[in-house]
Amino acid sequence: MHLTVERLHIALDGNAILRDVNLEARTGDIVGLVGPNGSGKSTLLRTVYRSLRPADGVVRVGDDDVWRLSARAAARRTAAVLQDSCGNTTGLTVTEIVALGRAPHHGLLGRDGAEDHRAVEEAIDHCGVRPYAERDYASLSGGERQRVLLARALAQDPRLLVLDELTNHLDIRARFELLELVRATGTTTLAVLHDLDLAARLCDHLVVLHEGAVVAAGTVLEVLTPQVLGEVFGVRASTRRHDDGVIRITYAAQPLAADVPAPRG
Ligand SMILES: Nc1ncnc2c1ncn2[C@@H]1O[C@H](COP(=O)(O)OP(=O)(O)OP(=O)(O)O)[C@@H](O)[C@H]1O
Repeated sequence: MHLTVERLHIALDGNAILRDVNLEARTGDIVGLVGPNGSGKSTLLRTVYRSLRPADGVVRVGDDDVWRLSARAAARRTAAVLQDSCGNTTGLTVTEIVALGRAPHHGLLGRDGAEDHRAVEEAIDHCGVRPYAERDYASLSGGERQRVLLARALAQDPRLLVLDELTNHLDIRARFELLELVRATGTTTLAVLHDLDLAARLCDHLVVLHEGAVVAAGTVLEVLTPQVLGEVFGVRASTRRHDDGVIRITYAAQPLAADVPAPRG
């Protein structure tokens, strides 16, 4: 399903955090939300997965304003993987954690049916967590846990995936693997990523937030221009598609500093 964010305003404790934010992810697209620390990325995600009601503006998943849906109906559409987001997992196995993703689909009796079982097994296989499916979640490494949290989100059978720094703390191979798993789902995805190289590899489109406002949006090459990299991220860098088809960013040895003019040539 497509995601549309229109004219979003958020103020917290009297401070404007998001100002007139507009954003779109077409069905099946992976949209990366990037920006410096404190630019409002997580706040924007919170309004999308319905944990923070906006002061003004609309978040639509499909044709419906998520803030007009019930929490349960919204959770059947949108699954989020957040940083350190598993809650109390004491004594739960990996399979039990993944099965938690089915909660929005349960009826009043809250029992698992055949459809729940199928979704959990499929998510376990898709994310490659079968080898430790019966282990205590608490015994897993950070990378293994992230896979399990993604599996829990996929078991939810969402139409929109919301990811906040899914690959934090992971080694480079694990990052690539996890992002490939996301791509292979074909699910519309809004992902906060700090690593711009990963964002360039994974995303169909990027949206750059700076001080609570969208300052650029479009394809990776349209967005990660030397000007945006300099003015928003404070680095001197350029972006281009290499012969192997991968878009890479090349950073100059010296980061930009306001009082140091960029060298000529
Ligand atoms: N409850 C609050 N009251 C006041 N300000 C808040 C509150 N919650 C967040 N903020 C501020 O809103 C701004 C945006 O925070 P947010 O977490 O959305 O940024 P971010 O882009 O996700 O940052 P990071 O990349 O560091 O995770 C920050 O300046 C933060 O301090």
